[in-house]
Amino acid sequence: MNGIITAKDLSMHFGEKDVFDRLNFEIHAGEKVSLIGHNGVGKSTLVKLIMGLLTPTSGEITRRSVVGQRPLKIGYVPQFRNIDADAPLSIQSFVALNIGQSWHPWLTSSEKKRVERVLEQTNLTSIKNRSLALASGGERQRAYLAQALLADPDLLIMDESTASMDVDAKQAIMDLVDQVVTDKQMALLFVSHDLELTIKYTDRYLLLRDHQMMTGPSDQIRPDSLKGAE
Ligand SMILES: Nc1ncnc2c1ncn2[C@@H]1O[C@H](COP(=O)(O)OP(=O)(O)OP(=O)(O)O)[C@@H](O)[C@H]1O
Repeated sequence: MNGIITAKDLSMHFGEKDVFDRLNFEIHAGEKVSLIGHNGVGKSTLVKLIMGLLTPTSGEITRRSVVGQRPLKIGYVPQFRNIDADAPLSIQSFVALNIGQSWHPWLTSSEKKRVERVLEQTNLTSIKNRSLALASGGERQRAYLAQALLADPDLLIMDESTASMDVDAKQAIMDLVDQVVTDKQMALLFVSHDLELTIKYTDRYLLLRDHQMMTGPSDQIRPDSLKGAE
């Protein structure tokens, strides 16, 4: 009923490579869902389809906002990596890159307030003028999260965003994500190989395996779910 993402008979092939066949699933408004599956099973491909960056080979995927007639807004937090270490930007300027200004290159006072609000939400206010290059891994992931939240998304996609972070930093960023998505009644799609985190922070899993999709309550994920079946 309140599906913001609906896949109907969704298939994706790359040439001879059959990634998945006739997937049917929904993500509902405000739902916390994980996307799991072993390496190379098609999680990133599915995320690109959800975001409208790829066209399916057959079937369809629809994005629908439950708020009026406007398009669904999706926020995306990428995998942690160090390649931004040289970006000559403060944390605040980096976050503001996603403001989507109109014709003018400066921020209006309401845009500045929006930036300040997400910096506050992600506990970055006290270090907003620090260079992104000097930020720790956890701080940099919070800056990506803040950037994604700036668009006030209906669906937040965390795409292996906690991979290669240490245990405390993973928990800290996920506690923050959990708080924000609950407060804002945002849907969460948490793509991860970390079953402990998916059980703790999501209610339902979507498991890609053998070109198919399975789903169920997160606390019923089986420990062997991520093993390759091919
Ligand atoms: N543009 C492309 N052209 C051809 N093959 C592709 C393309 N993109 C992905 N693939 C293949 O599709 C399959 C699924 O890849 P995908 O990156 O979606 O998997 P994944 O589950 O996200 O993997 P990982 O967990 O390792 O990130 C892989 O075999 C990959 O090599």
